[in-house]
Amino acid sequence: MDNLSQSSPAKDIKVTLLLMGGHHYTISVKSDSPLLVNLLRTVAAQTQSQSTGSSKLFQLPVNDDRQALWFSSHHLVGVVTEPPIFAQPQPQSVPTLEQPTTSQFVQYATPKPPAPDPIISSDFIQLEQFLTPAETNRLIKYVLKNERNFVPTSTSTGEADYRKSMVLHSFPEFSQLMIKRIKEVTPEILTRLEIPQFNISDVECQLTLHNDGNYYKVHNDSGSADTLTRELTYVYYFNRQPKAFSGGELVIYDSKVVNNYYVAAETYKVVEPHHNSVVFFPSRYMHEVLPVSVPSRAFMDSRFTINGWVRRAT
Ligand SMILES: O=C(O)CCC(=O)C(=O)O
Ligand SMILES: [Fe+2]
Repeated sequence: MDNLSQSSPAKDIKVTLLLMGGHHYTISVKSDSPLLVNLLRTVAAQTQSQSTGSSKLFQLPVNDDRQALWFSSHHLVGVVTEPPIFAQPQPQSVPTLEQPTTSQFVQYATPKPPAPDPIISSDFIQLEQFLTPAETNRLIKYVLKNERNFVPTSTSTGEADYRKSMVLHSFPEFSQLMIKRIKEVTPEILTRLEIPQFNISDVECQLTLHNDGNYYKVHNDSGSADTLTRELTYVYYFNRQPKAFSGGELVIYDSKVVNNYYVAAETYKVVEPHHNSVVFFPSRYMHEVLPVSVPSRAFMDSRFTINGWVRRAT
């Protein structure tokens, strides 16, 4: 309303005040008078859903100054101006009707910004020193001996360039140990993650390595028909000492529900792949493995994991 389309110098404007109850009074004001602006603002404010409830008092001389008209801004229904005056939309306003024409009153409404989808924070638990030092040393020796049995990984969708890593599917001695330990801690992990307890049907287990430039883009672990009963993902990290890679952080995204689906929010948590630690999180969370840098490119310098999923009995 600050931008009245009027010409200068100031002209006389005949303003007919339309008041509640059908009363009307005509006054003459200068086109640059604060009163005119106030009257027009009062009428315009009533068209805005967030207009304040406070009222103003107008006191105006009418009938050739023989009378005084007092009225509350709440009772001003409209004004008729002669010659016509039209308001420009304010920069942040969007007309809800067509653009103004000289014969039309126009309503302006400030659009409400869309409410952002609520963010559901992702929780995870990381336990340090999960295996004994003796177990970890044996594991590293075992892996060294089995280098030639690692094969490239794939994804359930078969999408190229989604994942780059190697996997060892059979390592009975250590998979049995890991599954036993995971089963032991699962009830407590579920409690801490506030996931209702469930009967376990199976604990899956694989041994994976990420060497130089390897990664795993954003995915969840329970999004296909044959992975639907995965409730809890675990990832046990180990590497030779001293650590000879960098990067490879696990990023766990917070969630939001869009069209009834869980999708990744823009916010996330970062898990450092600490040697001899294990991380647990719900398998439906979106997560990714950031690219790993292994300057030596040596097999033994890779980022190693034993990871898998705790499945719920149906
Ligand atoms: O290696 C990790 O940190 C996570 C691996 C992962 O997301 C998976 O194998 O599904
Ligand atoms: Fe995963």
